[in-house]
Amino acid sequence: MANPSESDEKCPALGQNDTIALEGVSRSFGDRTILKEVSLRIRRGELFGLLGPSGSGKTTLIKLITGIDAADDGQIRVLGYTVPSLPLLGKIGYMAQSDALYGELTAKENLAFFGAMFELRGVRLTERIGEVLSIVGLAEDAGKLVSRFSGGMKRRLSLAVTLLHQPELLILDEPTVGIDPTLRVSIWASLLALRERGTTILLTTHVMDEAERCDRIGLIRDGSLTAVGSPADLKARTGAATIEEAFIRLGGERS
Ligand SMILES: Nc1ncnc2c1ncn2[C@@H]1O[C@H](COP(=O)(O)OP(=O)(O)OP(=O)(O)O)[C@@H](O)[C@H]1O
Repeated sequence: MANPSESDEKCPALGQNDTIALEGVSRSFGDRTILKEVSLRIRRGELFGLLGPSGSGKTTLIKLITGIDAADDGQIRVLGYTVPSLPLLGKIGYMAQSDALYGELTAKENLAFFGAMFELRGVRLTERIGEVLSIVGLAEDAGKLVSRFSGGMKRRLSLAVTLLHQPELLILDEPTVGIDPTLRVSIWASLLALRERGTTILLTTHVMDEAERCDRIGLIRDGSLTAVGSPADLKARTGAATIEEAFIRLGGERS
């Protein structure tokens, strides 16, 4: 299953019982340190939210976890693999902040294209396309050109793409940006249903009521994790009535 590497010898337990395990992860761009010795464990089946102001390092951290970018220091293990790992990419669904879709293709054609990349074909591919379109509420729009989609529709289609191959781990960078409140509710219902089925979900958000729905939250500020815990735990720790207040008391800012 795992791909043992020399880092396993240094830290045999890292990630053994966790879906994501980070130990002392740092990343700089030029002389700017963006992430400072981040250590974090995300458990199997957990819905984990990274919350932090714009520019605090959330996307950078997510890119390191997927292996798109490489850390300068520290270790990262995901689903038992030392990152970066090619086989790992087939087991995660990653949705970036910007949509990577083909405007000249229909929604269904986009899904067929990405499905083929995950080796889905024939009846199975058709079934999965139908399932994911209905999860994101785009079944009626399957035959429309993506260039005619609104921003929210593109976001939902991007989410559908990440769900196609039924990944064990979903990594979603601001999945609900540009999505209206009604659809946000339905996307959250889908995320919670996926979590119930055992999918681990890591997402970033600026939205406090979304953070409130996560099993645990990591508060990130200036590249450091300032607190990790369940919403109830963080509120109790700070004596705050809301997660926003807890966030501010723990050294965050209004995001
Ligand atoms: N490739 C890069 N080269 C130089 N600086 C970068 C690079 N990628 C990110 N940064 C810088 O790192 C910092 C953190 O960026 P990051 O995108 O991780 O923040 P974020 O918390 O995801 O913000 P937002 O909520 O606005 O998406 C920012 O100051 C950004 O300008």
